[in-house]
Amino acid sequence: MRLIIREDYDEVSEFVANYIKERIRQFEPGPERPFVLGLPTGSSPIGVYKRLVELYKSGQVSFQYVVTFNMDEYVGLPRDHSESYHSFMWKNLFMHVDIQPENVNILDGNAPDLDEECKKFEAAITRVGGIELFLGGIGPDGHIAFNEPGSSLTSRTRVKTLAYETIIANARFFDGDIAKVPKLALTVGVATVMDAREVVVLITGAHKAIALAKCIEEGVNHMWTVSAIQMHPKGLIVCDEDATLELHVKTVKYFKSIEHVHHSLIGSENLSLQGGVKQLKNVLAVADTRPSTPME
Ligand SMILES: N[C@@H]1[C@@H](O)[C@H](O)[C@@H](COP(=O)(O)O)O[C@@H]1O
Repeated sequence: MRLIIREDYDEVSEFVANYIKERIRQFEPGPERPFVLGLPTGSSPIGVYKRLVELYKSGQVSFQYVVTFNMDEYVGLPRDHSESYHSFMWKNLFMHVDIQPENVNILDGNAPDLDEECKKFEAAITRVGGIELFLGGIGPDGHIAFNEPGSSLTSRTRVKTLAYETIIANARFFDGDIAKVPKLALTVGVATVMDAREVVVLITGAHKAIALAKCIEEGVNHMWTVSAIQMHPKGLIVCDEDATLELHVKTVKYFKSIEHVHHSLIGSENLSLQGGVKQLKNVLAVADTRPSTPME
């Protein structure tokens, strides 16, 4: 797993948007071979979506052959409600890019048979050959999608009762009124996310610092469902400095050192090899108890 640390939310958004753009471009999607992208909602990805729209408008990326699957949706909230995840996605991304509406997959929280809706969603993912890159955010309790603490790490798309903490956290989107927040949601499972060929998670803000520390410094644990990323062969977390507040200094330096080596190898960001090696030596002095880690 890689941890990329950037100064703030804007830099995190910039990094992740460019990362997704590059992945789509390298994949060279076409009508017979679309790029399948998993997407989240919430405040974390808004900056990424804004930047992706700019990249689209400047001709640097196209969504024409991109198929999307969203992580979750509230149950019982009308589809055109301003806070439905359906509305969120169209408002923040889809209506500004060239995605084909039939390529957008969002769970229907008003389906007559919710279990059937979840099964159909999983089947649709399988039909397109699985998800290439799943982008996610987390709640302060370390949940990914709506996989609240205690969710099975082998869970798949299903109906989920929201944790009280999540209802409180999401009340900000419903006039601060807990009573207006839906209490049930449809969500992809932890395993649905981890089945993607690549998982990228956004973690920003001091209020998510404990979750980040639990996720990367402790074991895989169903109480912090995002920690399942430790088992993923290609996991990437992109966080800001604030989110690192609960990490050991050694952990932060360690992951920064990996990034420096990575840059020195690929020669990007004008990092002089000499400077990188010097910095690396300092960093490795405190991180030498760690096992060597491949770049990803
Ligand atoms: N189901 C969503 C999650 O997918 C999202 O990651 C989380 C964090 O939201 P935010 O990015 O606004 O902190 O909110 C909700 O619970």
